[in-house]
Amino acid sequence: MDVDIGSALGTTPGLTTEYLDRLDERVADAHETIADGMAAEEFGYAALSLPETADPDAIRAAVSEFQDPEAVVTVGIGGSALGAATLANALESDVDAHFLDNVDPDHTARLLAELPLSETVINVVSNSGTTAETLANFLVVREAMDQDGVDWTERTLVTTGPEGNLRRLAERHDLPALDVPAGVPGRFSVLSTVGLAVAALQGHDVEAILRGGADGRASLSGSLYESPAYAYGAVSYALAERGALTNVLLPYAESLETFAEWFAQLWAESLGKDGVGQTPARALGATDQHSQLQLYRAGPRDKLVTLVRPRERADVAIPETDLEGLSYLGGGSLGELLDAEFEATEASLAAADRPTVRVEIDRVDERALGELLYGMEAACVLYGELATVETFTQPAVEWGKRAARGLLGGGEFSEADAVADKRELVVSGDR
Ligand SMILES: O=P(O)(O)OC[C@H]1O[C@](O)(CO)[C@@H](O)[C@@H]1O
Repeated sequence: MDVDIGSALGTTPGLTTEYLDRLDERVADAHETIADGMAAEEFGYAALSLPETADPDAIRAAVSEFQDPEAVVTVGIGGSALGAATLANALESDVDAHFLDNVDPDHTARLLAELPLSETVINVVSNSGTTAETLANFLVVREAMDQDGVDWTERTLVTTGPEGNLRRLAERHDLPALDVPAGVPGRFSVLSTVGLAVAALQGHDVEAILRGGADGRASLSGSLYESPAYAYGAVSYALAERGALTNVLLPYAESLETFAEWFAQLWAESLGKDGVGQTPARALGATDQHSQLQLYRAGPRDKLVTLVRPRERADVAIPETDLEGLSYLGGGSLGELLDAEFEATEASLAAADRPTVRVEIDRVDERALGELLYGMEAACVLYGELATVETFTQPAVEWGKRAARGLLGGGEFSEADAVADKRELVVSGDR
């Protein structure tokens, strides 16, 4: 993974090398804290040791219980689904991966109607074992299998913490079960059982993903000038301090679209604390050049645009054409056009004095994805150290959970009472 921070220098907002040199002293101190936390397997920091501590043999043993599935449906939400989805949507496989990470009845019903349930693995993932959406979806999928005459206990893999409903379910029904690694928040768990079980079921090289993570681990050092991850974390932080309160994650590869979704949880849930943070915006190149780029280039000077691309990609030739004015396209390729647009967008933002950072990986394969995911996790941890926030907790999401649970009769929660206080001013289209 390479990170080019040159296009964040001298822009508005922007940085100078003199400032970065001074910031690098704080990066060195932060790295010491991070390294100590990793060595002590401290909560959160433990995630950055996963390339060494993850156990691919345990993952492969658990998925070996399922012979040649046609599909795997992951029932989980947030970090319990997005890492696996990032890998599944980036890599090709004959085993279809589906994700129930929401409780939209229409989506769930449609998916269950099309799944070959007798050839599908239910990959139910929840660290806490209490997440309402995950358990509700699991009960629905299990019922669908029952109604289809499929023994769900033969089709279910559980990944969960040491306690809770899913752990008890696995024990009661002797289900194959994987452990969520201790001290690893969900959004940092992709390089573990949580993110890698689907990859193993799909036949991907789990060791190569972990080797990529190890590449990222090896590049961590006491200087942003030696570590792509720290360069990215430090520059993102510094630009946020100067008003770039939105970070547009703009991958130029459809296979990395879900990566942007994974990044959004990682960045928002880790760094949105105590009134500060940098809002991740998900976009896709070249598509969003024909929509959101107008705002990025001519709107408020409150954004960093992170351009991500693989240097190598499969390509498709563009046939020669005599169409008026389009002959320049003929004989080229879609990849050449996409790369030209990537560079043109970068230059377009620079010409408008807007900061961008370029993140490049060799290609979208297991090792490069492992390094990219690890690198963004390390970047996030560094940013959190520099911003002095609690990177690894997410107290603000609990309020809504309690309100919803109270509304459903799951207990007495004052938050549910507050729902009744909603101010109404309805403008109706009904006549
Ligand atoms: O794995 P669990 O405990 O079901 O949590 C799922 C997701 O919900 C959160 O805890 C937020 O509610 C995320 O941090 C986590 O990734």
